[in-house]
Amino acid sequence: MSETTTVNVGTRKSPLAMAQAELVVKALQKNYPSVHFEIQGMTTTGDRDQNTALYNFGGKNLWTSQLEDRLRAKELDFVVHCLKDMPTALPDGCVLGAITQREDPRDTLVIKPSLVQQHGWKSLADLPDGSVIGTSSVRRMAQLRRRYPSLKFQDHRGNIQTRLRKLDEDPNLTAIILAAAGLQRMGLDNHISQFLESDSGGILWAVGQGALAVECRADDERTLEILRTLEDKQTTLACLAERNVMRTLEGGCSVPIGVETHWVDGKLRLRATVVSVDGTESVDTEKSEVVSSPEEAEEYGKRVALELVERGAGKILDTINERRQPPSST
Ligand SMILES: NCc1[nH]cc(CCC(=O)O)c1CC(=O)O
Repeated sequence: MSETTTVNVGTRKSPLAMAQAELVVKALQKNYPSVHFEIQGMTTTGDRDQNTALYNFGGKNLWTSQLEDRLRAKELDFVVHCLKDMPTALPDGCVLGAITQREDPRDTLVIKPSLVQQHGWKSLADLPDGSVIGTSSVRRMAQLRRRYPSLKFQDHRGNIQTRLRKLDEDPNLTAIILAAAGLQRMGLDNHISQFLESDSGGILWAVGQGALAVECRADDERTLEILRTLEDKQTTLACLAERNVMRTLEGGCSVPIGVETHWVDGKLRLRATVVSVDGTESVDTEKSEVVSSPEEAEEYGKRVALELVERGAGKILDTINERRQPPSST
């Protein structure tokens, strides 16, 4: 590659997105010392519109589509996203060039610091009846309602720093739920009160949570070659399986599907759940299989999804889709 090559890297302008793009560029710079990587932050509609409930946006992806437009216009060579924020179907001409090694994929509970000091609360089990949890994720809300019916919920949006500040300032809030990965990447993991893994009364995470996705043009061989050096095989196979559970169930990021994957003795263990929004109904499944190629991972995810349907997930999802309002025009 020539000395003067510049590669244009796009991402959202939030502190987390910028930090993630820098991590990716740092890893690439080691392998391609003479290439100049230029990071461009962009404020997307999803960042701007903090008021419309996420639930009402329908299929349109407000965090990724504008960056993808710039990718297709060749103003950008690749885009760094949280994999979790990416729809399961990419626009024509765009592909996942790499999925990088996953950070901790779990959700965490962050209790208001003044309440921790005052009462010593450490976990969901410590919180009194009627405690108010800030989250805008129906997946988090539905699963928590199922396990802790006495909790109350309040819509909670914004970047990580904003959410932590609102937790401090809003007298109604007891705690919030945040992904471990975002807090860890920002050096804010000292705020974590409890990791919410399913084995200890927690919840299943979002498809792709904790992994970074790097998207590029399908016909851009040069960029695809550069990005291949970032790929983490175990993360990629696990995430492709998770994404195909979601794709098969035709659930966007706004439906309460939780997953959890672990590599145990060379096999990929996959747990999945679909929960009704009010937390009263749920179906779960768990499998463990040898998975060694992207095709096998996707096939595995599909089988897990079909098993959920067999156990009644379709009925739960239909009820959610019937209640959803038409997509907002904003
Ligand atoms: N919904 C926003 C979002 N997208 C990805 C992450 C976390 C980082 C990741 O999953 O890689 C977050 C914040 C959160 O859910 O706490």
